[in-house]
Amino acid sequence: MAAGALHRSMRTIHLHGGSNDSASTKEFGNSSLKFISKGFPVDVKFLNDKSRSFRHCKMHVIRAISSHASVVDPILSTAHVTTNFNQNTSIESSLILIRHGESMWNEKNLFTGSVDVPLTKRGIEEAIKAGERINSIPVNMIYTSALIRAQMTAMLAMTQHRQKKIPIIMHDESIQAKEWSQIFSEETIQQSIPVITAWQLNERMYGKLQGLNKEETVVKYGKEKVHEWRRSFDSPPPNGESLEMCSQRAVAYFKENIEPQLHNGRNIMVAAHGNSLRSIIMYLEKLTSQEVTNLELSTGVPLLYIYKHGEFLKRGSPVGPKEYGVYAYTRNLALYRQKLDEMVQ
Ligand SMILES: O=C(O)[C@@H](CO)OP(=O)(O)O
Repeated sequence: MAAGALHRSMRTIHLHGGSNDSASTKEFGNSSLKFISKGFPVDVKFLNDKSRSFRHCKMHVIRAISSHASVVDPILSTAHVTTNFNQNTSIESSLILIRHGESMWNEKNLFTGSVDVPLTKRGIEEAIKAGERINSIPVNMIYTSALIRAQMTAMLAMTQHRQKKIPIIMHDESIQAKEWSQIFSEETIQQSIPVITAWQLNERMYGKLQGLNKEETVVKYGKEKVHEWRRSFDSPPPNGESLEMCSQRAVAYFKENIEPQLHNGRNIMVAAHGNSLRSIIMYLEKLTSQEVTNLELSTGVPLLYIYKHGEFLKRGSPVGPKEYGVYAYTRNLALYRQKLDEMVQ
């Protein structure tokens, strides 16, 4: 692999801090600080806000640093990275969405929702196949739900990626978990892809339907009622979440956490669930609450979007004989694939 092909990009963090605070002046200088953290250059800028304490600022610096341990793909080497949404209009990044492969409860036709069920053998094969389909599309960060079926799918898919980086789950659940999962080799960090797990991307909570057989539920409550529970936008199943409720947490998470990364030129894979992804797709494609009722997602089929100029352009699914078309869509994707070709030569 051509090591020189890998470049890092600068991350700028704007922090509020009191300029009269002697500790901030002493430790961080006047208003900005540049340093390398986990192989990732970080530019910390202090904004003059006396209402925040130095300790508060320091906490933010540490949090900002520790949540970003990856390097940037060749495709990003020319990208200017910033957290300011008003800049960066020329950056293009990829977003891959994958619904998990078949789970053991999909196989049994049971309502699953928030129940944490693993993949079947077929689901494992679907995840590997999904990985083959996207193996030349850049991935800098991975987001999955907190559920094992989505995490298995992401991990299995990444075993097929030609970039050969190792996906590593970030453990932020406690200070100890964070400390104990640190990596101390710069080179190893460079060969890693951070995997962020978030409950907000979980499947909708199916309430009292969880564990029930879908066919038997139709017999008991009628086809129409069950269809309404499963596909309507705003009718929740008994004690469960409607798609609208699921969308409130999943789309909010996407906007707050994933979209800024795309805006900064990071290529993202999201492995999640039928309904959490339906709600995200509804947002990306500006679907109405009526249109989303017809949206069905197959297990293990990756969908590709290009993020550019603050817009999401659907590129379909990189499946089968039309795969070449995916790369024809953008020059950057073709260049990335070319770099991967050169790395193996
Ligand atoms: O059971 C579930 O959790 C979901 C996804 O499998 O089912 P549905 O197709 O009804 O949204």
